[in-house]
Amino acid sequence: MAIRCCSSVPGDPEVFLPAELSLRVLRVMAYSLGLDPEVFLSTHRLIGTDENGTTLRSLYYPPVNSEKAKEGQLRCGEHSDYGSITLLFQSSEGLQVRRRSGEFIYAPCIPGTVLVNIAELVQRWTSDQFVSVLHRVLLPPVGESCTRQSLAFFVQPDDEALITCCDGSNKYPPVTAGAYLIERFNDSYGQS
Ligand SMILES: O=C(O)CCC(=O)C(=O)O
Ligand SMILES: [Fe+2]
Repeated sequence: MAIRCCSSVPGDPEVFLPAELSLRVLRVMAYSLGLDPEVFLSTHRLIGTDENGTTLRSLYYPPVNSEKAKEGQLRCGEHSDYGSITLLFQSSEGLQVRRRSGEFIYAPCIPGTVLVNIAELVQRWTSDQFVSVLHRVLLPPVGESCTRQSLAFFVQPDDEALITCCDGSNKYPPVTAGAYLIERFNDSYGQS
């Protein structure tokens, strides 16, 4: 999903800080499922404090000669994000997302827009009504050694928020957002 991001004119009422924008997106997502529009917001009250794991990450990919790259080399390997949603601000193409059919397609880089990725906790929360998207970043095409700069705003529910399937099912066992984040970091970085 791409959201138009307006020019950064100070005082422009259409300009949102990432935290505000993410709350608006979460509200629309709840609404689209016929849920109370505030259902996700009540668990994202502590963004910006140390009781919430939301982070902004700057990712700079240096120039690379794709002809000299190893077989299968990527800029960022296939994965899904852990939290609720990710707002991705990107400078150029390169991001691919996996469709439900399994095929990877390029996500267009539309100037002035923000790309929104669904992450794993929203998938658990909505019992798979929203599915977290597998994505990866490819090397530039041969002959274009361009750099890539992206800014990822990983939105995370408050650490103590208990994520239970909102349809009342037990498709995924309840887990707190903080515990889930630690579990997924440990899976990824191999610590016990
Ligand atoms: O650099 C990008 O565009 C995507 C990075 C990403 O998916 C991540 O850091 O989780
Ligand atoms: Fe990601």
